[in-house]
Amino acid sequence: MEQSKIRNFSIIAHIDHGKSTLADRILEQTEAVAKRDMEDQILDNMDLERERGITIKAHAVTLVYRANDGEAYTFNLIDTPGHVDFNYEVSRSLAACEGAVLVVDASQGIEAQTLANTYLAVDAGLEVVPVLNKIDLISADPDKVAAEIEDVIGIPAEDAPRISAKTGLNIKAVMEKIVTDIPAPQGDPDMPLRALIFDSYYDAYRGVIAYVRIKEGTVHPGDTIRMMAVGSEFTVVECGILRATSLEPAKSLSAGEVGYITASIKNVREARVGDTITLADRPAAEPLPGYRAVQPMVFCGVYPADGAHYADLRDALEKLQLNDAALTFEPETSVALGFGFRCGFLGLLHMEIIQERLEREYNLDLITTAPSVVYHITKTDGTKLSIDNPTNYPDPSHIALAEEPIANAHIYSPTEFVGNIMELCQDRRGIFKDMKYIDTDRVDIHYELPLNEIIYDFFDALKSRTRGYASFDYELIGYRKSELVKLDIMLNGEVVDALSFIIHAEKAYPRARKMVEKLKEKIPRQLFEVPVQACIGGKIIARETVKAMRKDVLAKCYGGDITRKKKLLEKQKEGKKRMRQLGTVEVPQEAFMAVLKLDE
Ligand SMILES: Nc1nc2c(ncn2[C@@H]2O[C@H](COP(=O)(O)OP(=O)(O)OP(=O)(O)O)[C@@H](O)[C@H]2O)c(=O)[nH]1
Repeated sequence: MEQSKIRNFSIIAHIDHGKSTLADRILEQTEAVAKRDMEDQILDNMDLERERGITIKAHAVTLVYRANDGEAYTFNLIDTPGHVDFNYEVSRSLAACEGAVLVVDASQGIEAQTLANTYLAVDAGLEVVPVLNKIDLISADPDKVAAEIEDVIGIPAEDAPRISAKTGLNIKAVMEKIVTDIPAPQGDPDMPLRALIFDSYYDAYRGVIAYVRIKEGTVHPGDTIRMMAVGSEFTVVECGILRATSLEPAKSLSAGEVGYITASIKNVREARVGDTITLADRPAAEPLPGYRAVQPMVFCGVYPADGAHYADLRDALEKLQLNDAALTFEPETSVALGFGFRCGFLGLLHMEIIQERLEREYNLDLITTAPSVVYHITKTDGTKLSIDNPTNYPDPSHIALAEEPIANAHIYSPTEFVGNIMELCQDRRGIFKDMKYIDTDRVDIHYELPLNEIIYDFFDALKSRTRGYASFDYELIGYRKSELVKLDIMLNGEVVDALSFIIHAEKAYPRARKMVEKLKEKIPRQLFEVPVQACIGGKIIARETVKAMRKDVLAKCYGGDITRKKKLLEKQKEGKKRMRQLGTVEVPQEAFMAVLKLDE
Protein backbone atom coordinates (compact mmCIF):
# COMPACT_ATOMS: atom_id res chain seq x y z
CA MET A 1 0.00 0.00 0.00
CA GLU A 2 1.27 3.43 -0.89
CA GLN A 3 2.24 5.24 2.31
CA SER A 4 1.16 8.66 1.04
CA LYS A 5 -2.44 7.38 0.97
CA ILE A 6 -2.45 6.14 4.57
CA ARG A 7 -3.66 8.17 7.54
CA ASN A 8 -3.18 6.71 11.01
CA PHE A 9 -5.08 8.61 13.67
CA SER A 10 -6.80 8.41 17.03
CA ILE A 11 -9.77 10.24 18.37
CA ILE A 12 -9.16 11.78 21.76
CA ALA A 13 -11.64 13.49 24.05
CA HIS A 14 -12.80 13.98 27.57
CA ILE A 15 -15.28 11.32 28.70
CA ASP A 16 -18.71 11.81 27.10
CA HIS A 17 -17.64 14.47 24.65
CA GLY A 18 -18.65 12.17 21.82
CA LYS A 19 -15.58 10.24 20.75
CA SER A 20 -17.35 6.91 20.19
CA THR A 21 -20.28 8.57 18.47
CA LEU A 22 -17.94 10.31 16.05
CA ALA A 23 -16.12 7.04 15.40
CA ASP A 24 -19.47 5.45 14.56
CA ARG A 25 -20.31 8.21 12.09
CA ILE A 26 -16.91 7.89 10.41
CA LEU A 27 -17.44 4.14 10.10
CA GLU A 28 -20.86 4.71 8.66
CA GLN A 29 -19.74 7.28 6.11
CA THR A 30 -16.85 5.21 4.88
CA GLU A 31 -19.26 2.33 4.54
CA ALA A 32 -17.00 0.09 6.53
CA VAL A 33 -20.11 -1.55 7.89
CA ALA A 34 -23.41 -2.02 6.18
CA LYS A 35 -26.09 0.16 7.80
CA ARG A 36 -28.02 -2.86 8.97
CA ASP A 37 -24.96 -4.21 10.81
CA MET A 38 -24.42 -0.89 12.42
CA GLU A 39 -24.95 -1.27 16.08
CA ASP A 40 -24.51 1.88 18.08
CA GLN A 41 -20.91 2.29 19.13
CA ILE A 42 -19.58 -0.64 17.29
CA LEU A 43 -16.06 -0.11 18.57
CA ASP A 44 -17.18 -0.51 22.16
CA ASN A 45 -17.82 -4.20 21.86
CA MET A 46 -17.60 -5.24 25.46
CA ASP A 47 -21.06 -5.36 27.07
CA LEU A 48 -19.92 -3.48 30.09
CA GLU A 49 -18.45 -0.74 27.95
CA ARG A 50 -21.69 -0.21 26.20
CA GLU A 51 -23.64 -0.16 29.41
CA ARG A 52 -21.39 2.27 31.21
CA GLY A 53 -20.90 4.25 28.01
CA ILE A 54 -17.16 4.28 28.44
CA THR A 55 -14.35 2.92 26.35
CA ILE A 56 -12.15 0.52 28.28
CA LYS A 57 -9.83 -1.10 25.79
CA ALA A 58 -8.37 0.52 22.73
CA HIS A 59 -9.65 -0.82 19.41
CA ALA A 60 -8.71 -0.19 15.85
CA VAL A 61 -10.25 -0.40 12.42
CA THR A 62 -9.12 0.12 8.83
CA LEU A 63 -11.40 2.11 6.51
CA VAL A 64 -11.31 3.41 2.98
CA TYR A 65 -12.31 7.01 2.33
CA ARG A 66 -12.70 8.59 -1.09
CA ALA A 67 -11.67 12.21 -0.61
CA ASN A 68 -12.63 15.37 -2.48
CA ASP A 69 -9.37 15.13 -4.42
CA GLY A 70 -10.71 11.94 -6.00
CA GLU A 71 -8.17 9.67 -4.32
CA ALA A 72 -8.93 6.72 -2.04
CA TYR A 73 -7.28 6.95 1.35
CA THR A 74 -6.78 4.21 3.89
CA PHE A 75 -7.80 5.42 7.33
CA ASN A 76 -6.55 3.50 10.32
CA LEU A 77 -8.72 4.67 13.17
CA ILE A 78 -7.37 3.72 16.56
CA ASP A 79 -9.77 4.19 19.42
CA THR A 80 -8.41 5.10 22.84
CA PRO A 81 -9.82 4.71 26.33
CA GLY A 82 -10.73 7.99 27.96
CA HIS A 83 -10.14 7.31 31.63
CA VAL A 84 -7.00 8.08 33.62
CA ASP A 85 -6.72 4.49 34.82
CA PHE A 86 -5.93 3.53 31.26
CA ASN A 87 -3.51 6.33 30.41
CA TYR A 88 -0.75 3.98 29.39
CA GLU A 89 -2.99 2.40 26.77
CA VAL A 90 -3.87 5.85 25.49
CA SER A 91 -0.26 6.80 25.05
CA ARG A 92 0.58 3.51 23.28
CA SER A 93 -2.36 3.96 20.92
CA LEU A 94 -1.18 7.46 20.16
CA ALA A 95 2.33 6.22 19.48
CA ALA A 96 0.83 4.17 16.64
CA CYS A 97 -0.51 7.31 14.90
CA GLU A 98 0.63 10.45 13.12
CA GLY A 99 -2.35 12.51 14.15
CA ALA A 100 -5.20 12.86 16.63
CA VAL A 101 -8.70 14.21 16.19
CA LEU A 102 -9.47 16.14 19.36
CA VAL A 103 -13.20 16.15 20.08
CA VAL A 104 -14.39 18.93 22.36
CA ASP A 105 -18.00 19.23 23.45
CA ALA A 106 -19.03 22.73 22.36
CA SER A 107 -21.45 23.03 25.25
CA GLN A 108 -18.91 22.02 27.90
CA GLY A 109 -15.55 23.27 26.73
CA ILE A 110 -12.17 21.95 27.77
CA GLU A 111 -12.15 19.43 30.59
CA ALA A 112 -9.46 17.62 32.54
CA GLN A 113 -8.99 14.74 30.12
CA THR A 114 -9.23 17.02 27.10
CA LEU A 115 -5.98 18.54 28.24
CA ALA A 116 -4.39 15.38 29.64
CA ASN A 117 -5.01 13.54 26.36
CA THR A 118 -3.94 16.49 24.23
CA TYR A 119 -0.64 16.67 26.11
CA LEU A 120 -0.12 12.96 25.53
CA ALA A 121 -0.73 13.50 21.81
CA VAL A 122 1.56 16.51 21.61
CA ASP A 123 4.26 14.64 23.54
CA ALA A 124 3.99 11.82 21.02
CA GLY A 125 4.62 14.37 18.25
CA LEU A 126 1.16 14.07 16.71
CA GLU A 127 -0.69 16.60 14.60
CA VAL A 128 -3.78 17.57 16.59
CA VAL A 129 -6.97 18.30 14.63
CA PRO A 130 -9.59 19.96 16.84
CA VAL A 131 -13.30 19.31 16.25
CA LEU A 132 -16.18 21.04 17.99
CA ASN A 133 -18.95 18.55 18.68
CA LYS A 134 -22.58 18.71 19.82
CA ILE A 135 -23.36 21.96 18.03
CA ASP A 136 -26.96 20.72 17.79
CA LEU A 137 -27.36 21.50 21.49
CA ILE A 138 -28.87 24.89 22.33
CA SER A 139 -26.25 25.35 25.02
CA ALA A 140 -23.41 24.90 22.51
CA ASP A 141 -21.11 27.91 22.17
CA PRO A 142 -18.59 26.91 19.49
CA ASP A 143 -16.99 30.38 19.22
CA LYS A 144 -16.20 30.48 22.89
CA VAL A 145 -14.88 26.90 22.93
CA ALA A 146 -12.76 27.53 19.82
CA ALA A 147 -11.19 30.51 21.59
CA GLU A 148 -10.65 28.35 24.65
CA ILE A 149 -8.79 25.75 22.56
CA GLU A 150 -6.54 28.44 21.14
CA ASP A 151 -5.86 30.09 24.50
CA VAL A 152 -5.46 27.05 26.70
CA ILE A 153 -4.04 24.44 24.36
CA GLY A 154 -2.42 26.83 21.91
CA ILE A 155 -3.52 25.22 18.67
CA PRO A 156 -5.42 27.10 15.94
CA ALA A 157 -9.12 26.31 16.04
CA GLU A 158 -10.90 29.01 14.03
CA ASP A 159 -11.49 26.62 11.14
CA ALA A 160 -12.07 23.54 13.30
CA PRO A 161 -15.04 21.56 11.92
CA ARG A 162 -18.20 22.27 13.87
CA ILE A 163 -20.14 19.06 13.95
CA SER A 164 -22.86 17.04 15.50
CA ALA A 165 -21.70 13.47 15.80
CA LYS A 166 -25.21 12.59 16.85
CA THR A 167 -27.04 13.91 13.81
CA GLY A 168 -24.13 13.37 11.40
CA LEU A 169 -23.75 17.06 10.57
CA ASN A 170 -20.40 18.00 8.97
CA ILE A 171 -18.70 14.65 9.45
CA LYS A 172 -17.25 14.93 5.96
CA ALA A 173 -15.35 18.05 6.99
CA VAL A 174 -13.64 16.03 9.69
CA MET A 175 -12.57 13.40 7.18
CA GLU A 176 -11.18 16.02 4.79
CA LYS A 177 -9.19 17.52 7.67
CA ILE A 178 -7.77 14.09 8.38
CA VAL A 179 -6.61 13.82 4.77
CA THR A 180 -5.18 17.33 4.51
CA ASP A 181 -3.80 17.97 8.01
CA ILE A 182 -2.55 14.63 9.27
CA PRO A 183 0.79 13.57 7.77
CA ALA A 184 1.17 10.25 5.96
CA PRO A 185 3.37 7.68 7.73
CA GLN A 186 7.02 7.35 6.82
CA GLY A 187 9.22 4.35 7.41
CA ASP A 188 11.37 2.07 5.30
CA PRO A 189 9.71 -1.27 4.44
CA ASP A 190 13.13 -2.82 3.79
CA MET A 191 14.64 -2.08 7.20
CA PRO A 192 14.65 -4.69 10.00
CA LEU A 193 11.11 -5.07 11.37
CA ARG A 194 9.89 -2.84 14.18
CA ALA A 195 6.19 -3.18 14.99
CA LEU A 196 4.57 -1.52 17.99
CA ILE A 197 1.96 -3.57 19.87
CA PHE A 198 -0.70 -1.03 20.85
CA ASP A 199 -3.35 -3.51 21.93
CA SER A 200 -3.80 -7.23 22.27
CA TYR A 201 -6.56 -9.56 23.24
CA TYR A 202 -6.96 -13.24 23.79
CA ASP A 203 -9.11 -15.30 21.48
CA ALA A 204 -9.97 -18.83 22.56
CA TYR A 205 -9.27 -20.27 19.10
CA ARG A 206 -6.30 -18.33 17.79
CA GLY A 207 -4.53 -17.29 20.93
CA VAL A 208 -3.43 -13.70 21.33
CA ILE A 209 -4.29 -11.31 18.55
CA ALA A 210 -1.76 -8.50 18.65
CA TYR A 211 -2.79 -5.17 17.15
CA VAL A 212 0.28 -3.59 15.66
CA ARG A 213 1.55 -0.53 13.88
CA ILE A 214 4.46 -1.38 11.60
CA LYS A 215 7.01 1.41 11.94
CA GLU A 216 9.71 -0.14 9.74
CA GLY A 217 10.20 -3.36 7.82
CA THR A 218 7.72 -6.00 6.72
CA VAL A 219 6.21 -9.09 8.33
CA HIS A 220 4.74 -12.22 6.66
CA PRO A 221 3.02 -15.38 7.86
CA GLY A 222 5.73 -17.96 8.63
CA ASP A 223 8.26 -15.38 9.92
CA THR A 224 9.76 -16.01 13.34
CA ILE A 225 9.13 -12.93 15.43
CA ARG A 226 10.66 -11.83 18.72
CA MET A 227 9.05 -9.66 21.41
CA MET A 228 11.90 -7.31 22.26
CA ALA A 229 11.01 -6.54 25.90
CA VAL A 230 9.64 -9.94 26.89
CA GLY A 231 12.20 -11.88 24.83
CA SER A 232 9.92 -14.70 23.67
CA GLU A 233 9.75 -15.93 20.06
CA PHE A 234 6.83 -17.16 17.95
CA THR A 235 6.03 -18.11 14.38
CA VAL A 236 3.51 -15.84 12.68
CA VAL A 237 0.39 -17.79 11.75
CA GLU A 238 -1.50 -14.95 10.16
CA CYS A 239 -1.29 -11.22 9.66
CA GLY A 240 -3.82 -8.85 8.19
CA ILE A 241 -6.08 -5.87 8.34
CA LEU A 242 -8.65 -4.87 10.96
CA ARG A 243 -12.05 -4.52 9.39
CA ALA A 244 -14.95 -3.19 11.42
CA THR A 245 -16.49 -6.55 12.10
CA SER A 246 -13.80 -9.02 11.09
CA LEU A 247 -10.09 -9.68 10.60
CA GLU A 248 -9.05 -9.79 6.96
CA PRO A 249 -5.91 -11.86 6.29
CA ALA A 250 -3.19 -10.30 4.12
CA LYS A 251 0.04 -11.56 2.53
CA SER A 252 2.11 -9.14 4.57
CA LEU A 253 2.08 -5.98 6.63
CA SER A 254 4.67 -3.34 5.99
CA ALA A 255 5.90 0.04 7.19
CA GLY A 256 3.14 2.57 7.82
CA GLU A 257 0.38 -0.01 8.07
CA VAL A 258 -1.81 -0.96 11.01
CA GLY A 259 -3.08 -4.50 11.41
CA TYR A 260 -2.99 -7.67 13.45
CA ILE A 261 -0.64 -10.58 13.95
CA THR A 262 -1.48 -14.01 15.36
CA ALA A 263 1.22 -16.47 16.35
CA SER A 264 -0.34 -19.03 18.72
CA ILE A 265 0.55 -16.89 21.70
CA LYS A 266 -1.12 -18.20 24.83
CA ASN A 267 -1.27 -15.15 27.06
CA VAL A 268 -1.45 -11.38 26.60
CA ARG A 269 1.56 -11.14 28.90
CA GLU A 270 3.66 -12.49 26.01
CA ALA A 271 2.46 -9.72 23.71
CA ARG A 272 2.35 -6.75 26.00
CA VAL A 273 1.04 -3.39 24.96
CA GLY A 274 4.03 -1.16 24.21
CA ASP A 275 6.44 -3.95 23.29
CA THR A 276 8.22 -3.97 19.91
CA ILE A 277 8.02 -6.98 17.59
CA THR A 278 11.06 -7.68 15.43
CA LEU A 279 12.24 -10.62 13.31
CA ALA A 280 14.34 -13.26 15.07
CA ASP A 281 16.76 -13.73 12.17
CA ARG A 282 17.14 -10.06 11.34
CA PRO A 283 16.42 -8.16 14.54
CA ALA A 284 16.25 -4.39 14.86
CA ALA A 285 19.06 -2.90 16.93
CA GLU A 286 16.79 -0.94 19.24
CA PRO A 287 13.17 -1.38 20.30
CA LEU A 288 10.74 1.49 19.75
CA PRO A 289 10.89 3.99 22.61
CA GLY A 290 8.79 4.10 25.71
CA TYR A 291 7.93 0.56 26.71
CA ARG A 292 7.16 0.08 30.34
CA ALA A 293 5.49 -2.73 32.21
CA VAL A 294 2.33 -1.28 33.75
CA GLN A 295 2.31 -1.37 37.52
CA PRO A 296 -0.89 -1.89 39.45
CA MET A 297 -1.50 1.00 41.82
CA VAL A 298 -4.48 -0.19 43.82
CA PHE A 299 -4.81 -3.51 45.60
CA CYS A 300 -7.60 -5.27 47.40
CA GLY A 301 -8.51 -8.71 48.64
CA VAL A 302 -11.17 -10.53 46.62
CA TYR A 303 -12.93 -13.46 48.29
CA PRO A 304 -15.78 -15.68 47.20
CA ALA A 305 -18.81 -15.08 49.43
CA ASP A 306 -19.17 -18.82 49.56
CA GLY A 307 -15.79 -20.44 50.24
CA ALA A 308 -16.73 -23.38 48.01
CA HIS A 309 -16.35 -21.12 44.98
CA TYR A 310 -12.65 -20.46 45.49
CA ALA A 311 -11.63 -22.55 42.48
CA ASP A 312 -14.25 -20.82 40.31
CA LEU A 313 -12.88 -17.45 41.34
CA ARG A 314 -9.36 -18.54 40.43
CA ASP A 315 -10.50 -19.78 37.02
CA ALA A 316 -12.36 -16.54 36.38
CA LEU A 317 -9.37 -14.40 37.33
CA GLU A 318 -7.11 -16.49 35.11
CA LYS A 319 -9.48 -16.01 32.19
CA LEU A 320 -9.76 -12.27 32.73
CA GLN A 321 -6.00 -12.01 33.00
CA LEU A 322 -5.54 -13.64 29.60
CA ASN A 323 -7.00 -10.45 28.25
CA ASP A 324 -5.77 -7.92 30.74
CA ALA A 325 -2.03 -7.76 31.31
CA ALA A 326 -2.55 -5.06 33.93
CA LEU A 327 -4.54 -7.28 36.29
CA THR A 328 -2.45 -9.13 38.87
CA PHE A 329 -3.51 -11.60 41.53
CA GLU A 330 -1.98 -13.96 44.02
CA PRO A 331 -3.53 -16.26 46.59
CA GLU A 332 -4.13 -14.78 49.99
CA THR A 333 -5.74 -16.13 53.12
CA SER A 334 -7.63 -14.21 55.69
CA VAL A 335 -8.68 -15.49 59.08
CA ALA A 336 -12.00 -13.75 58.56
CA LEU A 337 -12.71 -14.55 54.93
CA GLY A 338 -10.80 -17.75 54.25
CA PHE A 339 -9.13 -18.33 50.89
CA GLY A 340 -9.11 -15.60 48.31
CA PHE A 341 -6.81 -13.45 46.19
CA ARG A 342 -4.89 -10.24 46.51
CA CYS A 343 -5.59 -8.43 43.27
CA GLY A 344 -3.78 -5.45 41.78
CA PHE A 345 -5.45 -2.87 39.54
CA LEU A 346 -4.46 0.25 37.63
CA GLY A 347 -6.94 2.34 39.55
CA LEU A 348 -10.38 2.36 41.09
CA LEU A 349 -12.33 2.20 37.85
CA HIS A 350 -10.27 -0.76 36.71
CA MET A 351 -11.00 -2.42 40.06
CA GLU A 352 -14.73 -1.82 39.78
CA ILE A 353 -14.82 -3.12 36.24
CA ILE A 354 -13.04 -6.34 37.16
CA GLN A 355 -15.29 -6.89 40.16
CA GLU A 356 -18.35 -6.31 38.08
CA ARG A 357 -17.17 -8.67 35.38
CA LEU A 358 -16.43 -11.37 37.93
CA GLU A 359 -19.90 -11.04 39.37
CA ARG A 360 -21.70 -10.70 36.12
CA GLU A 361 -19.89 -12.81 33.58
CA TYR A 362 -18.76 -15.49 35.99
CA ASN A 363 -21.72 -15.39 38.31
CA LEU A 364 -19.65 -15.04 41.46
CA ASP A 365 -20.71 -13.51 44.74
CA LEU A 366 -17.73 -11.61 46.10
CA ILE A 367 -16.53 -9.97 49.26
CA THR A 368 -13.82 -7.40 48.67
CA THR A 369 -11.65 -5.70 51.26
CA ALA A 370 -10.83 -2.01 51.38
CA PRO A 371 -8.61 -0.89 48.49
CA SER A 372 -5.04 -0.04 49.41
CA VAL A 373 -2.19 1.69 47.64
CA VAL A 374 1.43 0.52 47.87
CA TYR A 375 3.33 1.98 50.84
CA HIS A 376 7.10 2.03 51.13
CA ILE A 377 8.39 1.13 54.56
CA THR A 378 11.98 1.27 55.75
CA LYS A 379 12.46 -0.80 58.89
CA THR A 380 14.79 0.10 61.72
CA ASP A 381 17.19 -2.62 60.55
CA GLY A 382 17.40 -0.96 57.13
CA THR A 383 15.25 -3.40 55.11
CA LYS A 384 12.89 -1.81 52.65
CA LEU A 385 9.39 -3.16 52.09
CA SER A 386 6.57 -2.45 49.65
CA ILE A 387 3.31 -3.03 51.46
CA ASP A 388 0.02 -3.39 49.60
CA ASN A 389 -1.74 -5.43 52.25
CA PRO A 390 -2.44 -4.12 55.75
CA THR A 391 -1.88 -7.63 57.12
CA ASN A 392 1.82 -7.33 56.28
CA TYR A 393 2.23 -3.93 57.90
CA PRO A 394 5.13 -4.20 60.35
CA ASP A 395 4.90 -3.45 64.03
CA PRO A 396 5.16 0.34 64.50
CA SER A 397 8.23 -0.07 66.73
CA HIS A 398 10.12 -1.58 63.78
CA ILE A 399 9.38 1.22 61.35
CA ALA A 400 12.04 3.86 60.72
CA LEU A 401 10.36 5.54 57.76
CA ALA A 402 6.91 5.21 56.17
CA GLU A 403 6.21 6.71 52.74
CA GLU A 404 3.04 6.99 50.70
CA PRO A 405 2.42 7.62 46.99
CA ILE A 406 1.56 11.19 45.99
CA ALA A 407 -0.33 12.27 42.87
CA ASN A 408 -0.39 15.49 40.92
CA ALA A 409 -4.06 16.32 40.52
CA HIS A 410 -5.74 18.82 38.24
CA ILE A 411 -9.36 19.73 38.78
CA TYR A 412 -11.29 21.71 36.17
CA SER A 413 -14.37 23.47 37.37
CA PRO A 414 -16.61 26.49 37.09
CA THR A 415 -15.30 29.22 39.41
CA GLU A 416 -18.34 29.10 41.68
CA PHE A 417 -17.20 25.74 43.13
CA VAL A 418 -13.61 26.72 43.90
CA GLY A 419 -14.34 27.05 47.62
CA ASN A 420 -15.94 23.62 47.83
CA ILE A 421 -13.14 22.00 45.89
CA MET A 422 -10.41 23.54 48.01
CA GLU A 423 -12.20 22.48 51.14
CA LEU A 424 -12.39 18.92 49.84
CA CYS A 425 -8.72 18.84 48.80
CA GLN A 426 -7.62 20.35 52.09
CA ASP A 427 -9.65 17.74 53.93
CA ARG A 428 -7.91 15.07 51.86
CA ARG A 429 -4.47 16.31 52.95
CA GLY A 430 -3.87 18.06 49.65
CA ILE A 431 -1.11 20.61 49.12
CA PHE A 432 -2.26 23.53 47.00
CA LYS A 433 0.08 24.21 44.06
CA ASP A 434 -1.61 26.78 41.86
CA MET A 435 -4.80 27.85 40.14
CA LYS A 436 -5.19 29.06 36.56
CA TYR A 437 -8.13 30.60 34.80
CA ILE A 438 -9.12 28.72 31.64
CA ASP A 439 -11.55 31.48 30.75
CA THR A 440 -13.58 33.98 32.73
CA ASP A 441 -15.70 31.41 34.48
CA ARG A 442 -13.61 28.25 34.67
CA VAL A 443 -10.43 27.33 36.52
CA ASP A 444 -7.77 24.66 36.63
CA ILE A 445 -6.93 23.92 40.27
CA HIS A 446 -3.68 22.07 40.84
CA TYR A 447 -3.10 20.09 44.05
CA GLU A 448 -0.76 17.42 45.25
CA LEU A 449 -2.86 14.73 46.86
CA PRO A 450 -1.93 11.46 48.56
CA LEU A 451 -3.10 8.61 46.35
CA ASN A 452 -4.81 6.86 49.24
CA GLU A 453 -7.07 9.88 49.67
CA ILE A 454 -8.06 9.68 46.02
CA ILE A 455 -8.84 5.99 45.86
CA TYR A 456 -11.67 5.87 48.33
CA ASP A 457 -14.34 8.12 46.97
CA PHE A 458 -12.64 11.33 45.92
CA PHE A 459 -14.29 11.43 42.55
CA ASP A 460 -17.79 10.95 43.97
CA ALA A 461 -17.16 13.59 46.61
CA LEU A 462 -15.89 16.00 43.97
CA LYS A 463 -18.92 15.40 41.76
CA SER A 464 -21.38 15.97 44.58
CA ARG A 465 -19.66 19.18 45.71
CA THR A 466 -19.70 20.61 42.19
CA ARG A 467 -23.06 19.30 41.01
CA GLY A 468 -21.19 17.12 38.54
CA TYR A 469 -19.48 20.02 36.79
CA ALA A 470 -15.88 19.37 37.84
CA SER A 471 -13.57 17.02 36.03
CA PHE A 472 -10.46 15.50 37.40
CA ASP A 473 -7.18 13.99 36.30
CA TYR A 474 -4.14 12.74 38.20
CA GLU A 475 -0.75 11.14 37.74
CA LEU A 476 1.60 9.60 40.24
CA ILE A 477 4.64 11.77 40.99
CA GLY A 478 6.44 9.81 43.69
CA TYR A 479 6.60 8.92 47.35
CA ARG A 480 6.65 11.11 50.40
CA LYS A 481 7.21 10.57 54.12
CA SER A 482 3.97 10.20 56.00
CA GLU A 483 2.59 9.48 59.45
CA LEU A 484 0.84 6.20 58.80
CA VAL A 485 -0.86 3.82 61.18
CA LYS A 486 -2.61 0.50 60.81
CA LEU A 487 -6.15 0.54 62.07
CA ASP A 488 -7.64 -2.76 63.22
CA ILE A 489 -11.24 -3.63 63.91
CA MET A 490 -12.10 -6.10 66.68
CA LEU A 491 -15.37 -7.94 67.01
CA ASN A 492 -15.94 -9.57 70.36
CA GLY A 493 -12.27 -9.08 71.18
CA GLU A 494 -10.89 -10.63 67.99
CA VAL A 495 -9.20 -8.71 65.19
CA VAL A 496 -10.99 -9.08 61.84
CA ASP A 497 -8.02 -8.98 59.49
CA ALA A 498 -10.14 -8.29 56.43
CA LEU A 499 -11.26 -4.96 57.90
CA SER A 500 -7.79 -3.63 58.76
CA PHE A 501 -6.35 -0.80 56.77
CA ILE A 502 -3.50 1.66 56.65
CA ILE A 503 -4.36 5.28 57.18
CA HIS A 504 -2.83 8.64 58.00
CA ALA A 505 -2.59 9.11 61.77
CA GLU A 506 -4.68 12.29 61.72
CA LYS A 507 -7.51 10.54 59.92
CA ALA A 508 -7.52 7.44 62.07
CA TYR A 509 -9.83 8.60 64.83
CA PRO A 510 -12.75 9.97 62.78
CA ARG A 511 -12.57 7.00 60.46
CA ALA A 512 -12.49 4.55 63.36
CA ARG A 513 -15.53 6.25 64.88
CA LYS A 514 -17.49 6.02 61.64
CA MET A 515 -16.53 2.41 61.08
CA VAL A 516 -17.63 1.15 64.46
CA GLU A 517 -20.90 3.05 64.16
CA LYS A 518 -21.53 1.61 60.74
CA LEU A 519 -20.68 -1.90 61.85
CA LYS A 520 -22.97 -1.62 64.82
CA GLU A 521 -25.74 -0.67 62.47
CA LYS A 522 -25.07 -3.49 60.03
CA ILE A 523 -24.29 -6.40 62.33
CA PRO A 524 -27.50 -8.08 63.44
CA ARG A 525 -28.02 -8.72 67.11
CA GLN A 526 -26.58 -12.00 68.26
CA LEU A 527 -27.23 -14.27 71.22
CA PHE A 528 -24.69 -12.34 73.23
CA GLU A 529 -23.40 -8.81 73.43
CA VAL A 530 -20.75 -7.98 70.82
CA PRO A 531 -18.26 -5.20 71.41
CA VAL A 532 -17.15 -3.51 68.18
CA GLN A 533 -13.79 -1.86 68.70
CA ALA A 534 -11.26 -0.01 66.61
CA CYS A 535 -7.66 -0.03 67.70
CA ILE A 536 -4.18 1.06 66.69
CA GLY A 537 -1.34 -1.17 67.87
CA GLY A 538 -3.49 -2.67 70.63
CA LYS A 539 -4.80 0.70 71.84
CA ILE A 540 -8.56 1.03 71.57
CA ILE A 541 -9.67 4.33 70.08
CA ALA A 542 -13.40 3.74 69.44
CA ARG A 543 -16.07 1.37 70.62
CA GLU A 544 -19.72 0.50 70.08
CA THR A 545 -21.77 -2.44 71.26
CA VAL A 546 -24.21 -4.63 69.41
CA LYS A 547 -26.82 -5.60 71.99
CA ALA A 548 -27.72 -9.20 72.55
CA MET A 549 -30.99 -10.56 71.19
CA ARG A 550 -32.10 -13.30 68.93
CA LYS A 551 -34.23 -12.33 66.08
CA ASP A 552 -37.18 -14.68 66.07
CA VAL A 553 -38.49 -14.64 62.55
CA LEU A 554 -41.51 -16.63 63.62
CA ALA A 555 -42.56 -14.12 66.27
CA LYS A 556 -45.21 -12.58 64.07
CA CYS A 557 -46.39 -15.89 62.72
CA TYR A 558 -49.38 -16.81 64.84
CA GLY A 559 -51.41 -19.90 64.37
CA GLY A 560 -50.40 -23.06 62.67
CA ASP A 561 -49.75 -22.12 59.06
CA ILE A 562 -46.84 -24.45 58.50
CA THR A 563 -46.08 -23.39 54.88
CA ARG A 564 -45.71 -19.81 55.90
CA LYS A 565 -43.41 -20.74 58.75
CA LYS A 566 -41.33 -22.81 56.41
CA LYS A 567 -41.08 -19.96 53.98
CA LEU A 568 -39.83 -17.60 56.66
CA LEU A 569 -37.28 -20.10 57.89
CA GLU A 570 -36.09 -20.66 54.32
CA LYS A 571 -35.67 -16.94 53.90
CA GLN A 572 -33.67 -16.75 57.09
CA LYS A 573 -31.43 -19.55 55.85
CA GLU A 574 -30.89 -17.71 52.56
CA GLY A 575 -29.83 -14.63 54.48
CA LYS A 576 -27.45 -16.70 56.56
CA LYS A 577 -25.63 -17.88 53.48
CA ARG A 578 -24.51 -14.36 52.97
CA MET A 579 -23.23 -14.18 56.53
CA ARG A 580 -19.67 -14.72 57.55
CA GLN A 581 -18.86 -16.45 60.78
CA LEU A 582 -16.06 -14.30 62.16
CA GLY A 583 -14.83 -16.12 65.23
CA THR A 584 -17.95 -16.10 67.33
CA VAL A 585 -19.75 -13.36 65.43
CA GLU A 586 -21.85 -13.53 62.30
CA VAL A 587 -21.28 -10.62 59.97
CA PRO A 588 -23.40 -10.00 56.87
CA GLN A 589 -21.63 -9.29 53.60
CA GLU A 590 -23.35 -5.93 53.61
CA ALA A 591 -21.29 -4.89 56.61
CA PHE A 592 -18.07 -5.34 54.66
CA MET A 593 -19.42 -3.26 51.83
CA ALA A 594 -20.72 -0.58 54.16
CA VAL A 595 -17.43 0.12 55.83
CA LEU A 596 -15.80 0.56 52.46
CA LYS A 597 -18.26 3.24 51.51
CA LEU A 598 -18.48 5.24 54.69
CA ASP A 599 -19.88 8.41 53.28
CA GLU A 600 -23.08 6.97 51.95
N1 LIG B 1 -26.65 16.25 21.41
C1 LIG B 1 -25.58 15.57 21.05
N2 LIG B 1 -25.20 14.53 21.77
C2 LIG B 1 -24.10 13.84 21.39
C3 LIG B 1 -23.35 14.23 20.26
N3 LIG B 1 -22.31 13.38 20.15
C4 LIG B 1 -22.40 12.50 21.17
N4 LIG B 1 -23.49 12.78 21.93
C5 LIG B 1 -23.96 12.06 23.13
O1 LIG B 1 -23.00 12.21 24.16
C6 LIG B 1 -22.90 11.03 24.94
C7 LIG B 1 -21.47 10.55 24.99
O2 LIG B 1 -21.03 10.17 23.71
P1 LIG B 1 -19.92 9.06 23.49
O3 LIG B 1 -19.64 9.03 22.03
O4 LIG B 1 -20.26 7.79 24.17
O5 LIG B 1 -18.72 9.75 24.28
P2 LIG B 1 -17.22 9.23 24.41
O6 LIG B 1 -16.38 10.46 24.36
O7 LIG B 1 -16.96 8.15 23.44
O8 LIG B 1 -17.20 8.67 25.85
P3 LIG B 1 -16.18 7.57 26.40
O9 LIG B 1 -16.30 6.37 25.52
O10 LIG B 1 -16.68 7.32 27.77
O11 LIG B 1 -14.83 8.21 26.38
C8 LIG B 1 -23.84 10.03 24.29
O12 LIG B 1 -25.03 10.03 25.03
C9 LIG B 1 -24.04 10.57 22.89
O13 LIG B 1 -25.30 10.22 22.36
C10 LIG B 1 -23.79 15.35 19.50
O14 LIG B 1 -23.23 15.76 18.50
N5 LIG B 1 -24.92 15.99 19.94
